[in-house]
Amino acid sequence: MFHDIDAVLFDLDGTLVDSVPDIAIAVDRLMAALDLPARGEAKVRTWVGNGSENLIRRALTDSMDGQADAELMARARPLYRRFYADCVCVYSTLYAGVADCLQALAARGLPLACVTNKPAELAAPLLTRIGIERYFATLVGGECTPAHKPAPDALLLAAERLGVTPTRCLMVGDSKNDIGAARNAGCPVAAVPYGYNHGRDIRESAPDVVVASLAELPALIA
Ligand SMILES: O=C(O)COP(=O)(O)O
Ligand SMILES: [Mg+2]
Repeated sequence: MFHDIDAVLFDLDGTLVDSVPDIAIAVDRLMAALDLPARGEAKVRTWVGNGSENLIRRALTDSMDGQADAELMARARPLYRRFYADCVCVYSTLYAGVADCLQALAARGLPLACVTNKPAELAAPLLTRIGIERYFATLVGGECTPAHKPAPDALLLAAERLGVTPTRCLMVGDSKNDIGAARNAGCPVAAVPYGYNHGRDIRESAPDVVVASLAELPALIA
């Protein structure tokens, strides 16, 4: 049970929305535009989670840690943004239990924030089109702070915008980046096991709790 919670911070990709089907389409359009082979959804699923810059680099190098050519990266960035903006919510879906969870927390008057490594200019239209934008008092995107999750910066900025103490914010996420950011910011953290954690089991990162569905979360907040 989580006590003394004044706000809840939600990760986006892999926690609220299964967005990889559309991200993979944008990645493969980028690959086609650059005369590179398609990478496919399965690989993209393991590459998402550290922001667009890392995703593009991983796609260009077809690897998790490869070094991409700077000139190729410069060509790829605006193309990827354009391709993803064109299909940000075609095949993406809300995970089961998300709408009920957000509704229940909002009804209790808890302020909610979305804290994602995705650029805000891409996250905002996704939240709107998938129909959950109204639940969030603020959106912190990947470019809003100098360092991405697992750095604490984005969570601290969300808490500041909500006017709450960071240690009284519950972080909810799907990846080790979310757990790390929560630990670095001093926030309690709940995790879902179904998202994008680079192919690893989220339990390895020792969140305070793992919930099979976000529908279970409201009952865990005192
Ligand atoms: O764009 C990404 O890397 C994914 O972002 P998120 O899981 O932090 O929402
Ligand atoms: Mg995520």
